[in-house]
Amino acid sequence: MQNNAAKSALIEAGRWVSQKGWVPATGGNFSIKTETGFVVTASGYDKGHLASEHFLELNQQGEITAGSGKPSAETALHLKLYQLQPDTECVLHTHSVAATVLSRFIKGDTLSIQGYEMQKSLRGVRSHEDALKIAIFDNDQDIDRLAELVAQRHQSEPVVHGVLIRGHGLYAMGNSVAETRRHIEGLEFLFACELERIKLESAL
Ligand SMILES: CSCCC(=O)C(=O)COP(=O)(O)O
Ligand SMILES: [Zn+2]
Repeated sequence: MQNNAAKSALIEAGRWVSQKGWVPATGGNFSIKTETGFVVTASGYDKGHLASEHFLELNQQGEITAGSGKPSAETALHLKLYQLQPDTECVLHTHSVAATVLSRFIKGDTLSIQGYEMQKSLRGVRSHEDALKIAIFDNDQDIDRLAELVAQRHQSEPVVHGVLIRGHGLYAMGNSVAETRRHIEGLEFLFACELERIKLESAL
């Protein structure tokens, strides 16, 4: 995608995720692959009110080629997801309540979801009977180290739709902006269902 089109698509995606309540305060960050690298949101802004000056252009090595301010503090994770899955065109990171709480509640390194028709909103999922597995990583302020853990895990369990960062949020990816948005929406629905199910079952 061309740089200006990428920024417009991310401004629109930001409005949408903000309206959903999935990027409170200055949480979240977004990127889209371009012909020369990728465009990423600048750090520290409200992602529901982005303008074209709130983006930086980076090359395929993650070096800044245009734009002012600081790129997202989590840029290294975006870069890593593009490197791991070359068909990824867009990465959207959100901080929803459901993703934040569920990733803390699950103590292991995987969220396993089964039994929901909405699993089929995710690329390649054909049945509610499939076990959908989303990798969970402990939060880390060292994003390079976190990105390296994601890369290691990808060798045995390829990251397809996204990953959860514990107590932090969701990184969703897709082969277009539309697919990444669909993956966020589908995953958020599933996270909310799982939280409700856990609460109901613990009340019994
Ligand atoms: C209060 S948000 C804390 C940082 C974070 O997790 C995030 O997603 C936003 O960071 P950025 O540098 O991309 O604005
Ligand atoms: Zn974040």
